[in-house]
Amino acid sequence: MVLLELGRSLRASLNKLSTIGGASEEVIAQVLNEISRALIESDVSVSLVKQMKDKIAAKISLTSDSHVNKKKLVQKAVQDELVTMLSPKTKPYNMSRKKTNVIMFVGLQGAGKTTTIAKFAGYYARKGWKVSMVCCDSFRAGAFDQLKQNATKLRVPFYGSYTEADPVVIAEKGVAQFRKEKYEIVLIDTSGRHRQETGLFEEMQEISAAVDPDNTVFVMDGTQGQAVYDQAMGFHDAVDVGSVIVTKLDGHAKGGGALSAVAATSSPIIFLGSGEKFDDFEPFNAKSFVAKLLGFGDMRGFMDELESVKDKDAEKRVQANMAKGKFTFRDLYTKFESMSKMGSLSKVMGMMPGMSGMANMMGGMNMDEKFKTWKFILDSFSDDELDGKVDIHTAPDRQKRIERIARGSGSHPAQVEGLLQQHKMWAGMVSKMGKSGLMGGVDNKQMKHVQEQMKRNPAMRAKAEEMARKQGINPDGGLDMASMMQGALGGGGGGMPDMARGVGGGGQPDFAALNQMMQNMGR
Ligand SMILES: Nc1nc2c(ncn2[C@@H]2O[C@H](COP(=O)(O)OP(=O)(O)OP(=O)(O)O)[C@@H](O)[C@H]2O)c(=O)[nH]1
Repeated sequence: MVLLELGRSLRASLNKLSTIGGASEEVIAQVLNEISRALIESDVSVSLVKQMKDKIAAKISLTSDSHVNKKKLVQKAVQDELVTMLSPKTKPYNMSRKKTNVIMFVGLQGAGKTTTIAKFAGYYARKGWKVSMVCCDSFRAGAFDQLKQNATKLRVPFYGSYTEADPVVIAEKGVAQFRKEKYEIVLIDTSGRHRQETGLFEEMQEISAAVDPDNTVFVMDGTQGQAVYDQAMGFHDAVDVGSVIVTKLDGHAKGGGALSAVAATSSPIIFLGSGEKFDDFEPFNAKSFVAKLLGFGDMRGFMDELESVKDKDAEKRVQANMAKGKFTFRDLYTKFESMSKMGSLSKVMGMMPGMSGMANMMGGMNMDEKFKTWKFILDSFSDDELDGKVDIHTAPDRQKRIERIARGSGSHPAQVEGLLQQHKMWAGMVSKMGKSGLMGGVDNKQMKHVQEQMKRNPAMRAKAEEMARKQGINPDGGLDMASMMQGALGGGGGGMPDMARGVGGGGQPDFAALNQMMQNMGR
Protein backbone atom coordinates (compact mmCIF):
# COMPACT_ATOMS: atom_id res chain seq x y z
CA MET A 1 0.00 0.00 0.00
CA VAL A 2 1.03 3.57 -0.33
CA LEU A 3 2.85 5.40 2.44
CA LEU A 4 4.32 2.24 3.83
CA GLU A 5 6.77 4.02 6.13
CA LEU A 6 4.23 6.39 7.64
CA GLY A 7 1.80 3.53 8.26
CA ARG A 8 4.54 1.47 9.90
CA SER A 9 5.55 4.31 12.23
CA LEU A 10 1.97 5.11 13.21
CA ARG A 11 1.19 1.49 13.93
CA ALA A 12 4.38 1.02 15.93
CA SER A 13 3.56 4.08 18.05
CA LEU A 14 -0.01 3.01 18.69
CA ASN A 15 1.10 -0.49 19.58
CA LYS A 16 3.22 0.93 22.40
CA LEU A 17 -0.03 1.61 24.19
CA SER A 18 -0.46 -2.05 24.87
CA THR A 19 3.15 -3.12 25.10
CA ILE A 20 4.31 -0.56 27.67
CA GLY A 21 2.10 -1.72 30.55
CA GLY A 22 -1.20 0.17 30.35
CA ALA A 23 -1.70 3.65 29.06
CA SER A 24 -0.33 6.12 31.57
CA GLU A 25 -0.24 9.87 30.88
CA GLU A 26 3.45 9.65 29.98
CA VAL A 27 2.97 6.77 27.58
CA ILE A 28 0.13 8.61 25.87
CA ALA A 29 2.24 11.77 25.59
CA GLN A 30 5.12 9.74 24.17
CA VAL A 31 2.84 8.06 21.63
CA LEU A 32 1.36 11.39 20.53
CA ASN A 33 4.85 12.82 20.10
CA GLU A 34 5.90 9.86 17.98
CA ILE A 35 2.78 10.12 15.85
CA SER A 36 3.42 13.82 15.32
CA ARG A 37 7.03 13.13 14.36
CA ALA A 38 5.97 10.47 11.84
CA LEU A 39 3.50 12.87 10.23
CA ILE A 40 6.01 15.70 10.05
CA GLU A 41 8.57 13.33 8.51
CA SER A 42 5.95 12.56 5.90
CA ASP A 43 5.89 16.32 5.20
CA VAL A 44 2.51 17.12 6.74
CA SER A 45 2.63 20.78 7.76
CA VAL A 46 3.87 21.36 11.29
CA SER A 47 0.94 23.60 12.21
CA LEU A 48 -1.57 21.00 10.96
CA VAL A 49 0.15 18.31 13.00
CA LYS A 50 0.17 20.53 16.08
CA GLN A 51 -3.54 21.26 15.70
CA MET A 52 -4.22 17.58 15.32
CA LYS A 53 -2.16 16.64 18.36
CA ASP A 54 -3.94 19.22 20.51
CA LYS A 55 -7.33 17.96 19.41
CA ILE A 56 -6.41 14.35 20.17
CA ALA A 57 -5.01 15.29 23.57
CA ALA A 58 -8.18 17.26 24.36
CA LYS A 59 -10.39 14.33 23.40
CA ILE A 60 -8.42 11.98 25.63
CA SER A 61 -8.34 14.29 28.64
CA LEU A 62 -12.09 14.90 28.39
CA THR A 63 -12.67 11.30 29.33
CA SER A 64 -12.13 11.04 33.06
CA ASP A 65 -13.74 7.60 33.33
CA SER A 66 -10.90 5.33 34.41
CA HIS A 67 -12.72 2.23 33.10
CA VAL A 68 -12.52 3.46 29.53
CA ASN A 69 -9.91 1.63 27.53
CA LYS A 70 -7.31 4.35 26.88
CA LYS A 71 -5.70 2.49 24.01
CA LYS A 72 -9.01 2.35 22.21
CA LEU A 73 -9.62 5.99 22.93
CA VAL A 74 -6.26 7.11 21.56
CA GLN A 75 -6.61 4.90 18.48
CA LYS A 76 -10.07 6.25 17.76
CA ALA A 77 -8.99 9.87 18.28
CA VAL A 78 -5.94 9.46 16.01
CA GLN A 79 -8.05 7.74 13.38
CA ASP A 80 -10.77 10.42 13.48
CA GLU A 81 -8.31 13.28 13.26
CA LEU A 82 -6.40 11.73 10.35
CA VAL A 83 -9.69 11.18 8.53
CA THR A 84 -10.68 14.80 9.12
CA MET A 85 -7.30 16.01 7.89
CA LEU A 86 -7.57 13.97 4.68
CA SER A 87 -11.24 14.55 3.92
CA PRO A 88 -11.66 16.87 0.98
CA LYS A 89 -14.60 19.17 1.48
CA THR A 90 -16.14 18.73 -1.98
CA LYS A 91 -17.82 15.66 -3.47
CA PRO A 92 -16.24 14.24 -6.65
CA TYR A 93 -18.01 13.81 -9.98
CA ASN A 94 -20.04 10.63 -10.08
CA MET A 95 -19.88 8.84 -13.44
CA SER A 96 -23.10 7.60 -14.95
CA ARG A 97 -23.38 4.46 -17.06
CA LYS A 98 -26.19 5.97 -19.08
CA LYS A 99 -24.07 8.49 -20.96
CA THR A 100 -20.64 9.23 -22.39
CA ASN A 101 -18.57 10.60 -19.51
CA VAL A 102 -15.86 12.82 -20.94
CA ILE A 103 -12.95 13.21 -18.54
CA MET A 104 -10.05 15.51 -19.23
CA PHE A 105 -6.71 14.99 -17.47
CA VAL A 106 -4.45 17.98 -16.81
CA GLY A 107 -1.18 18.48 -14.97
CA LEU A 108 2.45 19.46 -15.24
CA GLN A 109 4.86 17.55 -17.46
CA GLY A 110 5.93 14.26 -15.97
CA ALA A 111 3.29 14.28 -13.22
CA GLY A 112 2.08 10.97 -14.57
CA LYS A 113 -0.99 11.89 -16.65
CA THR A 114 -0.51 9.36 -19.43
CA THR A 115 0.29 6.57 -16.98
CA THR A 116 -2.65 7.55 -14.79
CA ILE A 117 -5.04 7.55 -17.75
CA ALA A 118 -3.97 3.99 -18.51
CA LYS A 119 -4.49 2.99 -14.86
CA PHE A 120 -7.87 4.71 -14.79
CA ALA A 121 -8.88 3.02 -18.05
CA GLY A 122 -7.78 -0.37 -16.76
CA TYR A 123 -9.61 0.11 -13.47
CA TYR A 124 -12.95 0.84 -15.15
CA ALA A 125 -12.48 -1.62 -18.02
CA ARG A 126 -12.03 -4.38 -15.40
CA LYS A 127 -15.38 -3.39 -13.97
CA GLY A 128 -16.97 -3.74 -17.38
CA TRP A 129 -17.20 -0.10 -18.49
CA LYS A 130 -16.71 0.76 -22.18
CA VAL A 131 -13.60 2.93 -22.00
CA SER A 132 -11.70 4.87 -24.68
CA MET A 133 -8.74 7.29 -24.79
CA VAL A 134 -7.88 10.40 -26.78
CA CYS A 135 -4.33 11.76 -26.99
CA CYS A 136 -4.31 15.56 -27.32
CA ASP A 137 -0.68 15.90 -26.32
CA SER A 138 0.84 17.19 -29.52
CA PHE A 139 3.51 19.03 -27.51
CA ARG A 140 5.64 16.08 -26.40
CA ALA A 141 6.95 13.87 -29.18
CA GLY A 142 6.24 10.30 -28.20
CA ALA A 143 3.20 11.06 -26.07
CA PHE A 144 0.83 9.54 -28.64
CA ASP A 145 2.98 6.40 -28.94
CA GLN A 146 3.01 6.02 -25.17
CA LEU A 147 -0.79 6.27 -24.96
CA LYS A 148 -1.17 3.94 -27.95
CA GLN A 149 1.06 1.35 -26.33
CA ASN A 150 -0.86 1.51 -23.06
CA ALA A 151 -4.22 1.36 -24.84
CA THR A 152 -3.12 -1.65 -26.85
CA LYS A 153 -1.97 -3.48 -23.70
CA LEU A 154 -5.31 -2.74 -22.07
CA ARG A 155 -7.27 -3.50 -25.25
CA VAL A 156 -8.92 -0.10 -25.05
CA PRO A 157 -9.61 1.90 -28.26
CA PHE A 158 -7.73 5.16 -28.72
CA TYR A 159 -7.74 8.22 -30.92
CA GLY A 160 -4.83 10.48 -31.84
CA SER A 161 -2.87 11.85 -34.77
CA TYR A 162 0.76 12.05 -35.89
CA THR A 163 0.02 14.90 -38.30
CA GLU A 164 -2.59 17.13 -36.67
CA ALA A 165 -0.82 19.71 -34.51
CA ASP A 166 -3.89 21.37 -33.01
CA PRO A 167 -4.89 19.56 -29.79
CA VAL A 168 -8.34 21.17 -29.90
CA VAL A 169 -9.11 19.59 -33.28
CA ILE A 170 -7.89 16.18 -32.06
CA ALA A 171 -9.99 16.45 -28.91
CA GLU A 172 -13.14 17.39 -30.82
CA LYS A 173 -12.74 14.60 -33.38
CA GLY A 174 -11.84 11.95 -30.81
CA VAL A 175 -14.68 12.77 -28.46
CA ALA A 176 -17.19 12.98 -31.34
CA GLN A 177 -16.13 9.54 -32.58
CA PHE A 178 -16.38 7.84 -29.19
CA ARG A 179 -19.67 9.57 -28.38
CA LYS A 180 -21.06 8.25 -31.65
CA GLU A 181 -19.83 4.76 -30.77
CA LYS A 182 -21.53 5.07 -27.38
CA TYR A 183 -18.45 4.69 -25.23
CA GLU A 184 -19.26 5.21 -21.55
CA ILE A 185 -15.93 6.83 -20.70
CA VAL A 186 -13.66 8.99 -22.90
CA LEU A 187 -10.35 9.90 -21.27
CA ILE A 188 -8.52 12.90 -22.72
CA ASP A 189 -4.77 13.23 -22.27
CA THR A 190 -3.56 16.82 -22.54
CA SER A 191 -0.01 18.06 -22.76
CA GLY A 192 2.03 19.09 -19.75
CA ARG A 193 4.65 21.82 -19.43
CA HIS A 194 7.56 22.28 -17.08
CA ARG A 195 5.86 25.04 -15.20
CA GLN A 196 2.43 26.50 -14.79
CA GLU A 197 2.50 28.90 -17.69
CA THR A 198 -0.02 30.85 -19.67
CA GLY A 199 0.37 28.67 -22.77
CA LEU A 200 -0.49 25.53 -20.84
CA PHE A 201 -3.52 27.07 -19.19
CA GLU A 202 -4.80 28.60 -22.45
CA GLU A 203 -4.53 25.26 -24.24
CA MET A 204 -6.36 23.48 -21.43
CA GLN A 205 -9.10 26.10 -21.48
CA GLU A 206 -9.50 25.79 -25.26
CA ILE A 207 -9.76 22.00 -25.16
CA SER A 208 -12.15 22.26 -22.27
CA ALA A 209 -14.35 24.74 -24.15
CA ALA A 210 -14.34 22.48 -27.24
CA VAL A 211 -15.30 19.18 -25.58
CA ASP A 212 -17.09 20.42 -22.46
CA PRO A 213 -15.77 17.65 -20.16
CA ASP A 214 -17.95 16.23 -17.42
CA ASN A 215 -14.95 16.22 -15.14
CA THR A 216 -11.44 17.66 -15.21
CA VAL A 217 -8.95 15.59 -13.26
CA PHE A 218 -5.79 17.24 -12.05
CA VAL A 219 -2.92 14.74 -11.90
CA MET A 220 -0.21 15.76 -9.46
CA ASP A 221 3.12 14.39 -8.44
CA GLY A 222 2.97 13.40 -4.77
CA THR A 223 6.74 13.42 -4.29
CA GLN A 224 6.59 17.18 -3.84
CA GLY A 225 4.86 16.94 -0.49
CA GLN A 226 3.25 20.08 0.91
CA ALA A 227 4.52 22.07 -2.07
CA VAL A 228 1.69 20.69 -4.16
CA TYR A 229 -0.72 23.04 -2.42
CA ASP A 230 0.22 26.06 -4.59
CA GLN A 231 0.20 23.96 -7.73
CA ALA A 232 -3.23 22.56 -6.93
CA MET A 233 -4.60 26.03 -6.25
CA GLY A 234 -3.08 27.33 -9.51
CA PHE A 235 -4.79 24.67 -11.62
CA HIS A 236 -7.96 24.99 -9.60
CA ASP A 237 -8.16 28.68 -10.45
CA ALA A 238 -7.32 28.21 -14.16
CA VAL A 239 -9.66 25.35 -15.06
CA ASP A 240 -12.65 23.87 -13.37
CA VAL A 241 -10.78 21.04 -11.60
CA GLY A 242 -13.35 18.53 -10.38
CA SER A 243 -11.03 15.99 -8.80
CA VAL A 244 -7.41 15.15 -8.15
CA ILE A 245 -5.26 12.07 -8.55
CA VAL A 246 -2.02 12.06 -6.59
CA THR A 247 0.73 9.93 -8.16
CA LYS A 248 4.10 8.49 -7.13
CA LEU A 249 3.15 7.79 -3.56
CA ASP A 250 5.06 4.52 -3.66
CA GLY A 251 7.11 4.55 -0.51
CA HIS A 252 7.83 8.24 -0.91
CA ALA A 253 8.58 10.06 2.32
CA LYS A 254 6.54 13.14 1.43
CA GLY A 255 3.26 11.43 0.56
CA GLY A 256 1.43 12.42 3.72
CA GLY A 257 2.17 16.08 3.02
CA ALA A 258 0.88 15.88 -0.54
CA LEU A 259 -2.38 14.27 0.52
CA SER A 260 -3.11 16.66 3.35
CA ALA A 261 -2.18 19.64 1.15
CA VAL A 262 -4.54 18.57 -1.63
CA ALA A 263 -7.32 17.95 0.88
CA ALA A 264 -6.76 21.48 2.17
CA THR A 265 -7.57 22.87 -1.30
CA SER A 266 -11.05 21.30 -0.98
CA SER A 267 -10.50 19.25 -4.15
CA PRO A 268 -11.65 15.69 -3.80
CA ILE A 269 -8.86 13.15 -4.28
CA ILE A 270 -10.30 10.23 -6.23
CA PHE A 271 -7.37 7.86 -6.77
CA LEU A 272 -3.80 7.38 -5.64
CA GLY A 273 -1.01 6.19 -7.89
CA SER A 274 1.66 4.10 -6.24
CA GLY A 275 3.92 2.75 -8.96
CA GLU A 276 4.49 2.47 -12.67
CA LYS A 277 2.35 -0.62 -13.25
CA PHE A 278 -1.32 -0.34 -14.21
CA ASP A 279 -2.36 -2.10 -11.02
CA ASP A 280 -0.56 0.40 -8.80
CA PHE A 281 -3.69 2.43 -8.41
CA GLU A 282 -6.36 2.59 -5.76
CA PRO A 283 -9.50 4.60 -5.15
CA PHE A 284 -9.15 7.15 -2.42
CA ASN A 285 -11.54 7.35 0.47
CA ALA A 286 -10.22 9.07 3.59
CA LYS A 287 -11.80 6.58 6.03
CA SER A 288 -10.63 3.49 4.19
CA PHE A 289 -7.21 5.01 3.60
CA VAL A 290 -6.66 5.79 7.27
CA ALA A 291 -8.00 2.40 8.36
CA LYS A 292 -5.48 0.72 6.09
CA LEU A 293 -2.70 3.08 7.13
CA LEU A 294 -3.25 2.13 10.76
CA GLY A 295 -3.39 -1.54 9.83
CA PHE A 296 -7.07 -2.00 10.61
CA GLY A 297 -8.01 -3.30 7.19
CA ASP A 298 -10.83 -1.89 5.17
CA MET A 299 -13.75 -4.27 5.21
CA ARG A 300 -16.17 -1.75 3.78
CA GLY A 301 -13.86 -0.83 0.90
CA PHE A 302 -13.26 -4.52 0.30
CA MET A 303 -16.98 -5.29 0.24
CA ASP A 304 -17.72 -2.34 -2.07
CA GLU A 305 -14.96 -3.35 -4.44
CA LEU A 306 -15.99 -6.97 -4.44
CA GLU A 307 -19.60 -5.97 -5.03
CA SER A 308 -18.64 -3.85 -8.03
CA VAL A 309 -16.59 -6.49 -9.83
CA LYS A 310 -18.23 -9.76 -9.05
CA ASP A 311 -20.16 -11.89 -11.43
CA LYS A 312 -23.49 -11.91 -9.61
CA ASP A 313 -24.75 -15.26 -10.95
CA ALA A 314 -21.49 -17.06 -10.27
CA GLU A 315 -21.33 -15.56 -6.77
CA LYS A 316 -24.88 -16.72 -6.06
CA ARG A 317 -23.83 -20.25 -6.96
CA VAL A 318 -20.79 -19.98 -4.68
CA GLN A 319 -22.94 -18.69 -1.82
CA ALA A 320 -25.47 -21.47 -2.30
CA ASN A 321 -22.69 -24.05 -2.28
CA MET A 322 -21.01 -22.52 0.75
CA ALA A 323 -24.29 -22.43 2.67
CA LYS A 324 -24.35 -26.21 2.20
CA GLY A 325 -20.76 -26.45 3.39
CA LYS A 326 -19.52 -27.12 -0.14
CA PHE A 327 -16.64 -25.36 -1.86
CA THR A 328 -15.76 -26.66 -5.32
CA PHE A 329 -12.77 -25.83 -7.48
CA ARG A 330 -15.15 -23.84 -9.68
CA ASP A 331 -16.15 -21.79 -6.63
CA LEU A 332 -12.48 -21.21 -5.95
CA TYR A 333 -12.02 -20.09 -9.55
CA THR A 334 -14.91 -17.61 -9.18
CA LYS A 335 -13.34 -16.17 -6.04
CA PHE A 336 -9.97 -15.83 -7.79
CA GLU A 337 -11.65 -14.05 -10.70
CA SER A 338 -13.45 -11.55 -8.48
CA MET A 339 -10.28 -10.86 -6.54
CA SER A 340 -8.09 -10.45 -9.60
CA LYS A 341 -10.58 -7.96 -11.05
CA MET A 342 -10.02 -5.88 -7.94
CA GLY A 343 -6.35 -5.35 -8.76
CA SER A 344 -3.16 -6.76 -7.36
CA LEU A 345 -3.41 -9.29 -4.58
CA SER A 346 -1.24 -7.36 -2.17
CA LYS A 347 -3.72 -4.47 -2.49
CA VAL A 348 -6.66 -6.74 -1.93
CA MET A 349 -4.95 -8.24 1.09
CA GLY A 350 -4.21 -4.78 2.44
CA MET A 351 -7.95 -4.21 2.61
CA MET A 352 -8.58 -7.25 4.71
CA PRO A 353 -8.60 -6.95 8.44
CA GLY A 354 -5.49 -8.42 9.94
CA MET A 355 -3.92 -9.01 6.54
CA SER A 356 -2.38 -5.62 5.83
CA GLY A 357 0.73 -6.44 7.83
CA MET A 358 1.12 -9.61 5.87
CA ALA A 359 0.61 -7.82 2.55
CA ASN A 360 3.41 -5.45 3.54
CA MET A 361 5.59 -8.25 4.76
CA MET A 362 5.17 -10.04 1.45
CA GLY A 363 6.92 -7.11 -0.19
CA GLY A 364 8.95 -8.65 -2.99
CA MET A 365 7.16 -12.01 -2.87
CA ASN A 366 4.95 -12.08 -5.87
CA MET A 367 1.64 -13.48 -4.70
CA ASP A 368 0.02 -12.12 -7.85
CA GLU A 369 2.15 -14.47 -9.91
CA LYS A 370 1.14 -17.37 -7.69
CA PHE A 371 -2.49 -16.38 -8.10
CA LYS A 372 -2.12 -16.26 -11.87
CA THR A 373 -0.50 -19.69 -11.92
CA TRP A 374 -3.37 -21.05 -9.84
CA LYS A 375 -5.83 -19.65 -12.33
CA PHE A 376 -3.95 -21.27 -15.22
CA ILE A 377 -3.95 -24.54 -13.30
CA LEU A 378 -7.70 -24.34 -12.73
CA ASP A 379 -8.15 -23.60 -16.44
CA SER A 380 -6.73 -27.05 -17.12
CA PHE A 381 -9.24 -28.82 -14.88
CA SER A 382 -12.08 -30.68 -16.60
CA ASP A 383 -15.65 -29.53 -15.89
CA ASP A 384 -16.24 -32.61 -13.74
CA GLU A 385 -13.16 -31.83 -11.68
CA LEU A 386 -14.16 -28.19 -11.28
CA ASP A 387 -17.66 -29.10 -10.14
CA GLY A 388 -16.52 -31.85 -7.80
CA LYS A 389 -18.26 -34.59 -9.80
CA VAL A 390 -14.86 -36.21 -9.80
CA ASP A 391 -13.16 -35.65 -6.47
CA ILE A 392 -9.59 -35.10 -7.50
CA HIS A 393 -8.41 -35.34 -3.90
CA THR A 394 -9.47 -38.96 -3.62
CA ALA A 395 -9.55 -40.12 -7.25
CA PRO A 396 -7.60 -43.38 -7.77
CA ASP A 397 -5.82 -41.78 -10.74
CA ARG A 398 -5.06 -38.59 -8.75
CA GLN A 399 -1.38 -38.51 -9.74
CA LYS A 400 -2.15 -38.94 -13.44
CA ARG A 401 -4.65 -36.12 -13.26
CA ILE A 402 -2.13 -33.87 -11.52
CA GLU A 403 0.41 -34.57 -14.26
CA ARG A 404 -2.15 -33.89 -17.00
CA ILE A 405 -3.17 -30.59 -15.36
CA ALA A 406 0.46 -29.57 -14.89
CA ARG A 407 1.19 -30.22 -18.58
CA GLY A 408 -1.93 -28.38 -19.69
CA SER A 409 -1.19 -25.32 -17.59
CA GLY A 410 2.56 -25.19 -18.15
CA SER A 411 3.18 -25.62 -14.44
CA HIS A 412 5.00 -28.12 -12.23
CA PRO A 413 3.05 -31.00 -10.63
CA ALA A 414 4.21 -29.64 -7.25
CA GLN A 415 2.37 -26.39 -8.00
CA VAL A 416 -0.81 -28.32 -8.79
CA GLU A 417 -0.32 -30.26 -5.57
CA GLY A 418 0.08 -26.94 -3.71
CA LEU A 419 -3.22 -25.68 -5.06
CA LEU A 420 -4.95 -28.94 -4.12
CA GLN A 421 -3.68 -28.58 -0.56
CA GLN A 422 -4.92 -24.99 -0.34
CA HIS A 423 -8.30 -25.99 -1.70
CA LYS A 424 -8.51 -28.84 0.79
CA MET A 425 -7.89 -26.42 3.63
CA TRP A 426 -10.46 -23.89 2.43
CA ALA A 427 -13.04 -26.55 1.62
CA GLY A 428 -12.52 -27.95 5.13
CA MET A 429 -13.17 -24.54 6.66
CA VAL A 430 -16.27 -23.99 4.56
CA SER A 431 -17.54 -27.44 5.44
CA LYS A 432 -17.14 -26.76 9.17
CA MET A 433 -18.90 -23.44 8.89
CA GLY A 434 -21.61 -24.92 6.69
CA LYS A 435 -22.34 -27.57 9.28
CA SER A 436 -22.58 -24.99 12.01
CA GLY A 437 -25.04 -23.02 9.89
CA LEU A 438 -22.80 -19.96 9.77
CA MET A 439 -22.28 -19.88 6.04
CA GLY A 440 -25.89 -19.08 5.30
CA GLY A 441 -25.21 -15.53 6.32
CA VAL A 442 -27.25 -13.28 8.50
CA ASP A 443 -30.21 -11.42 7.09
CA ASN A 444 -31.14 -7.82 7.78
CA LYS A 445 -33.79 -8.64 10.36
CA GLN A 446 -31.38 -10.76 12.30
CA MET A 447 -28.78 -8.02 12.03
CA LYS A 448 -31.20 -5.45 13.46
CA HIS A 449 -31.98 -7.81 16.30
CA VAL A 450 -28.26 -8.24 17.00
CA GLN A 451 -27.74 -4.48 16.93
CA GLU A 452 -30.58 -3.91 19.39
CA GLN A 453 -29.30 -6.62 21.70
CA MET A 454 -25.83 -5.09 21.66
CA LYS A 455 -27.13 -1.65 22.51
CA ARG A 456 -28.92 -3.03 25.54
CA ASN A 457 -26.21 -5.39 26.64
CA PRO A 458 -22.69 -3.90 27.02
CA ALA A 459 -21.28 -7.27 28.03
CA MET A 460 -22.45 -8.74 24.74
CA ARG A 461 -20.97 -5.84 22.86
CA ALA A 462 -17.66 -6.27 24.66
CA LYS A 463 -17.70 -9.96 23.76
CA ALA A 464 -18.46 -9.11 20.13
CA GLU A 465 -15.62 -6.61 20.06
CA GLU A 466 -13.24 -9.16 21.46
CA MET A 467 -14.43 -11.63 18.83
CA ALA A 468 -14.00 -9.10 16.07
CA ARG A 469 -10.43 -8.44 17.19
CA LYS A 470 -9.73 -12.14 17.19
CA GLN A 471 -10.89 -12.15 13.59
CA GLY A 472 -8.47 -9.33 12.87
CA ILE A 473 -11.24 -6.73 12.55
CA ASN A 474 -10.91 -3.43 14.30
CA PRO A 475 -14.13 -2.59 16.14
CA ASP A 476 -13.21 1.10 16.05
CA GLY A 477 -12.65 1.08 12.32
CA GLY A 478 -15.82 2.90 11.38
CA LEU A 479 -17.98 -0.16 10.88
CA ASP A 480 -21.00 -0.85 13.02
CA MET A 481 -20.86 -4.02 15.05
CA ALA A 482 -23.44 -5.80 12.96
CA SER A 483 -21.52 -5.34 9.72
CA MET A 484 -18.39 -6.36 11.54
CA MET A 485 -20.01 -9.57 12.64
CA GLN A 486 -21.09 -10.14 9.09
CA GLY A 487 -17.51 -9.63 7.99
CA ALA A 488 -16.25 -11.95 10.69
CA LEU A 489 -18.69 -14.64 9.67
CA GLY A 490 -17.87 -14.35 5.98
CA GLY A 491 -20.41 -15.36 3.38
CA GLY A 492 -23.29 -13.35 4.82
CA GLY A 493 -24.83 -11.02 2.25
CA GLY A 494 -22.27 -12.07 -0.30
CA GLY A 495 -19.44 -10.64 1.76
CA MET A 496 -15.86 -11.61 2.20
CA PRO A 497 -14.93 -15.12 1.25
CA ASP A 498 -13.71 -16.71 4.41
CA MET A 499 -10.97 -18.38 2.48
CA ALA A 500 -9.25 -15.01 2.49
CA ARG A 501 -8.01 -15.75 5.94
CA GLY A 502 -6.42 -18.88 4.61
CA VAL A 503 -4.40 -17.20 1.86
CA GLY A 504 -0.81 -17.47 2.94
CA GLY A 505 -1.73 -19.60 5.91
CA GLY A 506 -3.50 -17.03 8.12
CA GLY A 507 -5.24 -18.13 11.30
CA GLN A 508 -8.37 -20.20 11.38
CA PRO A 509 -11.60 -18.50 12.41
CA ASP A 510 -12.68 -19.24 15.94
CA PHE A 511 -15.68 -21.42 15.10
CA ALA A 512 -16.47 -22.37 18.67
CA ALA A 513 -16.58 -18.77 19.81
CA LEU A 514 -18.60 -17.72 16.78
CA ASN A 515 -21.06 -20.48 17.42
CA GLN A 516 -21.34 -19.63 21.07
CA MET A 517 -21.92 -16.03 20.24
CA MET A 518 -24.61 -16.69 17.70
CA GLN A 519 -26.36 -18.91 20.22
CA ASN A 520 -26.19 -16.13 22.79
CA MET A 521 -27.79 -13.88 20.25
CA GLY A 522 -30.78 -16.09 19.97
CA ARG A 523 -30.08 -17.80 16.68
N1 LIG B 1 7.00 5.48 -9.21
C1 LIG B 1 5.95 5.95 -9.90
N2 LIG B 1 6.16 6.42 -11.13
C2 LIG B 1 5.10 6.89 -11.81
C3 LIG B 1 3.79 6.91 -11.26
N3 LIG B 1 2.96 7.45 -12.19
C4 LIG B 1 3.73 7.74 -13.27
N4 LIG B 1 5.02 7.41 -13.05
C5 LIG B 1 6.19 7.58 -13.92
O1 LIG B 1 6.40 8.96 -14.12
C6 LIG B 1 6.94 9.20 -15.42
C7 LIG B 1 6.10 10.25 -16.13
O2 LIG B 1 4.81 9.71 -16.34
P1 LIG B 1 3.89 10.12 -17.59
O3 LIG B 1 2.66 9.37 -17.46
O4 LIG B 1 4.64 10.00 -18.87
O5 LIG B 1 3.69 11.66 -17.27
P2 LIG B 1 2.84 12.75 -18.06
O6 LIG B 1 2.24 13.61 -17.01
O7 LIG B 1 1.92 12.13 -19.03
O8 LIG B 1 3.95 13.56 -18.81
P3 LIG B 1 3.73 14.58 -20.07
O9 LIG B 1 3.02 13.81 -21.13
O10 LIG B 1 5.13 14.92 -20.46
O11 LIG B 1 2.99 15.73 -19.57
C8 LIG B 1 6.93 7.86 -16.12
O12 LIG B 1 8.24 7.33 -16.04
C9 LIG B 1 5.97 7.02 -15.31
O13 LIG B 1 6.28 5.64 -15.37
C10 LIG B 1 3.61 6.41 -9.93
O14 LIG B 1 2.51 6.40 -9.35
N5 LIG B 1 4.73 5.94 -9.29
